[in-house]
Amino acid sequence: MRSPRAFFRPLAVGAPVPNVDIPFKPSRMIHFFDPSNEKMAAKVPDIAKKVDILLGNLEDAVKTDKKEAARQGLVDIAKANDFGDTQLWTRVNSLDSPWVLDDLITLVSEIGDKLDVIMVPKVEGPQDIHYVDRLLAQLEARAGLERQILVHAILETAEGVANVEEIAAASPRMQGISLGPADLAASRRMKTARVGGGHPGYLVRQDPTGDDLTEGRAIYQQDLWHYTIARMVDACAMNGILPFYGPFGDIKDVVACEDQFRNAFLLGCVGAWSLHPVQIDIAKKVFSPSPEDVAHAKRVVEAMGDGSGAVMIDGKMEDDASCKQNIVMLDLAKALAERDPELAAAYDL
Ligand SMILES: CC(C)(COP(=O)(O)OP(=O)(O)OC[C@H]1O[C@@H](n2cnc3c(N)ncnc32)[C@H](O)[C@@H]1OP(=O)(O)O)[C@@H](O)C(=O)NCCC(=O)NCCSC(=O)C[C@](C)(O)C(=O)O
Ligand SMILES: [Mg+2]
Repeated sequence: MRSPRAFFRPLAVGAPVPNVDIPFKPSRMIHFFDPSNEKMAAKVPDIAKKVDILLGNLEDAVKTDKKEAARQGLVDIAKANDFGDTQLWTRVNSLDSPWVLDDLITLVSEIGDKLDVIMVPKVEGPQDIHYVDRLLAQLEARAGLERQILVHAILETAEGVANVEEIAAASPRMQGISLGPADLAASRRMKTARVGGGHPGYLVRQDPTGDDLTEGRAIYQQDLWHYTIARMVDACAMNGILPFYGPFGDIKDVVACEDQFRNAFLLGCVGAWSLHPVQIDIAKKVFSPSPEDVAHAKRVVEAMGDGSGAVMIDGKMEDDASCKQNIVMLDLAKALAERDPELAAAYDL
């Protein structure tokens, strides 16, 4: 653990000074694409206009013999395009893989000025963040970058979950954390083979009303990911960084995807991953507050004046604490309205 005095000092001579606060830009969806897949890559310039974050994926879902093509593809795409306000991220290969060192060296040297965030998979503890932190500082200094590239960790091992608070606090470079439900399920020996989402076997059953144990008992499916997401949200919030739900692998089930994303939104996540174009609009809908919630938030904040005391609005008590809840909603709406003219009109902001 570095001394508090040294925490915000660059880790290499000439590297950019770390930010004290993580900028909160609209981050409703992290759209994954494989830069070695020509069909997908061709769609990127158009998709970039619709998403908050575009992520060139180099890790899982990219075939072993395509790792180098994916890395080079991302370099070419970043050099050939200006994505404007849309953030450009990458997910590099895991730290124990034969590709990650070249991923980091190539990407920072070639397109470091265009990359906002590097996502690091299978982070197990603060030591993984420290390794990447120092290496990035050296590469940033060598590339003459003026702005620090941030780091995002994926929570996808039991050890990572056990250390999530230390991971979130490991460096001022930490931007956020995503849930990685597939690797995490394998690491924990959970018995779901799905990529995120619920499972029909994970349920609570209503008590029997008579002797018949089988008939007339409602079942309520439970959320397998509730504990992990809630713990990740707390770890992120206490360190001023941003939590994200990860992937939802059942691309066809757009209804359950929306439900899972909404659970994460309500618990405090700022966005989720979109693996397929069909999931972009789902994330946009879910992670943008409804115009009704924004209108209500405005009424409460206005009625509360300096934010103290208690008032009645539509039969409900509002006070200092509920005013803060509504400010959270309103601040998000304002940030999204700046990016999205349709939302600005819907929110009347
Ligand atoms: C699911 C797949 C195979 C279905 O791909 P498809 O081609 O079968 O689907 P489609 O419906 O036929 O596609 C329609 C069109 O959209 C294109 N397309 C399709 N997807 C995209 C995309 N993302 N971005 C841009 N374009 C896309 C596709 O190329 C096609 O173009 P066409 O009309 O010209 O033929 C495909 O969508 C895909 O490969 N998506 C990305 C998968 C990915 O990145 N997985 C890794 C993240 S999840 C993960 O790693 C787990 C985690 C966190 O680590 C852990 O829990 O442990
Ligand atoms: Mg994974």
